Amino acid sequence: MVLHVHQLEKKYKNKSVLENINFSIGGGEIIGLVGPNGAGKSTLMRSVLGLEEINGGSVQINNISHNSPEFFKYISFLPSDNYLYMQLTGYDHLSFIANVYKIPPNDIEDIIDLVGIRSYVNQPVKSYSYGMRQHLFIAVSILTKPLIILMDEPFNGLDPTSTIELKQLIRTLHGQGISIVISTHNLDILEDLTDTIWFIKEGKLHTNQLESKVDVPYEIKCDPNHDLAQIMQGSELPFQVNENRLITDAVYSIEIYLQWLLKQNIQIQSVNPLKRNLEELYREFYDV
Ligand SMILES: Nc1ncnc2c1ncn2[C@@H]1O[C@H](COP(=O)(O)OP(=O)(O)OP(=O)(O)O)[C@@H](O)[C@H]1O
Repeated sequence: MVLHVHQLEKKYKNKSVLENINFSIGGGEIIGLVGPNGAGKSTLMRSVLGLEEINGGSVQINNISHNSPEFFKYISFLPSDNYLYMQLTGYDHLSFIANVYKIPPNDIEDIIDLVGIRSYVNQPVKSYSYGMRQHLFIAVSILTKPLIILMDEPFNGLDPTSTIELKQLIRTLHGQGISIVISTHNLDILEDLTDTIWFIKEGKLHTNQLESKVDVPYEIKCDPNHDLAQIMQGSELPFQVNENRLITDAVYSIEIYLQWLLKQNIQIQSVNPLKRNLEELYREFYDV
């Protein structure tokens, strides 16, 4: 366990925004934070970071409270508006942070390569595209080697190239054992990055694990010149048939069905998992 949030409450004046929020984040997780406008995603991130005063509960990383300056050695924040100095270079930003935290220059070089900003790190930030700025900000935020990064709408305003690069960078950071919480309205991107989704609704956090491809039924489209139902009856496997499509039962592995069909010399045209995607889950949860 790395980050532990216990019974967190947040109000603005008398309006309750977050109620009884409890969660733990371990090492190397990617979590998608989802909710409609105004649901409380930014408030949750800011409250965890101590940027907002909370009205109850506790936030700790390895027993260090978010009221302690040491907390910020372990957690970084990528806000939705990143603040960079236009006249300074990317390297200036990194060396400034390195000086504050007494980080050796070699670490700066490692981060430049990890984040992939070598080709422009010595240019002033004013010449950077939005995606380049986003990469620099991530480099700055991981210089202290945090265990967790909270990213508030990191894909906003990115073109497809920068989006692909940022997704790749998030995977790289994840591969380094860093846990990442991503708040975004882009469900396709989240679905690509993780199966762990947190929904916020009426101030409460609901955790969801997207169905993996392993334990879902499959649809197997077969050559239409056979009586599929009759062929499957001999298998003793549970099934449904819709014209030339066979729907498997998630309890049994897809391989068993495929083996049976192949043994009966049935030509298979396609195999698709019937999993609910994140959009369907969202629509169901928020009644859209
Ligand atoms: N400083 C503030 N003072 C008063 N109310 C606030 C403040 N900041 C946020 N709120 C309210 O708290 C609620 C949650 O806002 P928040 O910005 O956390 O939502 P969000 O899920 O991040 O929304 P979005 O997707 O639009 O960014 C909203 O009702 C908002 O109006």
